[in-house]
Amino acid sequence: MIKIDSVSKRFGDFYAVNNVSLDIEKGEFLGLLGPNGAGKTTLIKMFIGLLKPTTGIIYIDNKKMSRNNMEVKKKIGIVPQHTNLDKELTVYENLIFAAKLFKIKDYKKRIEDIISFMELEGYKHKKSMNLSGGTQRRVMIAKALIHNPEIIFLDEPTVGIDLNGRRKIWDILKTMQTMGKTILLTTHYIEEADYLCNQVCLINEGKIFKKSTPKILKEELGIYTLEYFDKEMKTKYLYFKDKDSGENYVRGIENISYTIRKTTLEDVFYNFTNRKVE
Ligand SMILES: Nc1ncnc2c1ncn2[C@@H]1O[C@H](COP(=O)(O)OP(=O)(O)OP(=O)(O)O)[C@@H](O)[C@H]1O
Repeated sequence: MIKIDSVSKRFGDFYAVNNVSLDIEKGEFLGLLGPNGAGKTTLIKMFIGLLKPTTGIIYIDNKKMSRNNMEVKKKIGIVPQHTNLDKELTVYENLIFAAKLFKIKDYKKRIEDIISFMELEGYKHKKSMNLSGGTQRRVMIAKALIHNPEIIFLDEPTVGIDLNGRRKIWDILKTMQTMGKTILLTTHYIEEADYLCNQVCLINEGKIFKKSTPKILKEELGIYTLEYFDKEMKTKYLYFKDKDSGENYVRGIENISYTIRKTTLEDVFYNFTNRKVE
């Protein structure tokens, strides 16, 4: 459904995205997981035609993506990192504006449906500037879905939102996945990628160095992590396929201070990059 072929983006001498190739299947829920500055937003902006790749091509449904390709743009919904709501307008007015942009005929019904789907009934006539961060983000998602797109891009959809608001958004995204949507989100929250995504791309310094399911990524490393202090009191990590193997390893070592716990995507990321995501 989405194919990116040897895509790079250079700002001056600096490659924010460096020779990335990727295939995303229909119905996939893909998480781009990486720390601040990894190149996630730059990649998303190229996906949605906001930035032109320095080299390489992006195809959506076999059509080349570009800023003016309206045929492709109708198929995608975008939830940017920063608010795209008119803060002086109510939720309903924001959605009317979005519906008119896409020339939706029966727009009143569509807005009612989307308000109900996003559980925004209580906020319909409130100005968006008076809503919490989590509710504003739900309105942004409603806006992105107004034309019923097949593909949804979300850039850090839960950043700065409390746990309750985050869970509500997660539920909505899970439901969208069961409706067959193709979803791509960027995140630097390990838990978010692990919980939501059926595929995860690990991205660092503009490069994607791994794409797989969260389960396989952890299994490949070893599903148990032994975390211990070495003689210089530096934290060290070793990975094992089961807990007993970890316990056996530490048995012969005197005075070792350690824990054995389940491996996380953070461990996978750290193992490849020597860098933490969060
Ligand atoms: N317009 C620009 N001009 C110069 N450098 C840029 C520009 N946009 C992004 N960069 C740089 O490219 C790198 C990748 O930025 P990007 O915003 O894609 O990272 P990110 O993974 O989305 O991180 P964050 O979560 O902090 O947004 C960063 O070092 C950033 O400073």
